[in-house]
Amino acid sequence: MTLFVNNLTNIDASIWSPQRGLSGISWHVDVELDGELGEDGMLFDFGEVKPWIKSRLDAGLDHTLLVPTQAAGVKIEECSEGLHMAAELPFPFELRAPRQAFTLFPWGEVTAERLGAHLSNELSKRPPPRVEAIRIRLREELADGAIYCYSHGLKHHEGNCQRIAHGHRSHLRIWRDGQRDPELELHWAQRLDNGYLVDDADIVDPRRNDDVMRVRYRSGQGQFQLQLPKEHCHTLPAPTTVENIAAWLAHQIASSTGAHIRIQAFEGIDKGALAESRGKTTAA
Ligand SMILES: Nc1nc2c(c(=O)[nH]1)N=C([C@H](O)[C@H](O)COP(=O)(O)OP(=O)(O)OP(=O)(O)O)CN2
Repeated sequence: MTLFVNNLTNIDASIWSPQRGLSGISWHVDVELDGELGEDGMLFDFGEVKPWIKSRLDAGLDHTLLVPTQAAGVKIEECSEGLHMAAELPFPFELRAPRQAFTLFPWGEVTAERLGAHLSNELSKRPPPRVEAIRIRLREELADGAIYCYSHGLKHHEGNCQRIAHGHRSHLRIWRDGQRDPELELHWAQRLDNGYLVDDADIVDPRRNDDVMRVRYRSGQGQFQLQLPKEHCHTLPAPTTVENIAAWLAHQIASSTGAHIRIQAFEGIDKGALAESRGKTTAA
């Protein structure tokens, strides 16, 4: 017998890609379980499947940086913070963070298909009673308009969002003077795509006049430090929560268009924040 649960949970993380650099991802998790029915006529109670799978994903790769250690230019070594990752392609990148902020794979590339097969294998090693095999499928949310992938870290978060390089794949909706504006949505989604969002309070030596963004903070899980070219970063005047991202976008877009802007910013799948800003009115 096979039991299935579609959209059992989501995974939010970032991937290091030699083509795109640091890229946020959000995946739906679909699950199939094979096995024998018990006397109760069930393979595995739906009410228990969800916490069983979710707790394993949450304790593993969720909110980590997924690193293909065989990719060109990637180096990993131990350091006082935990692990030091350095990469050269497509741009120089360095991350020092506690070990639990990384998931390392001895691969050249991390893809949803490969990761789904890997998770299926891992979870099938110690299955619950009567379950013989577990298959995991990871899939992106269908795009309904503009989408962008970003990475960030929230040093004040008590959970795993404090990790400096995790991310999301998110819709962006913009209303300009009351009307949805798909062109503006696409423009801003492209501008932010594969970017790193920084709280200006976390920038090391902000007056240093070079092309490198250095970000550092200490939070509950330890010391985090990251550096990458400034051209891949967007600086906010506050922690990069989705509430502040929505407010920052509303302010930026209202200032540049002079229009009344309403933003619906998502953080991954199906949740986010709304914010509005009025463009400056010029005196007659
Ligand atoms: N009000 C807010 N709460 C949280 C924010 C935020 O911006 N505003 N951000 C985060 C983290 O960035 C985190 O990445 C969100 O991920 P999520 O998967 O939703 O968090 P959980 O793991 O707690 O939820 P699941 O149900 O396990 O998916 C956190 N909170």
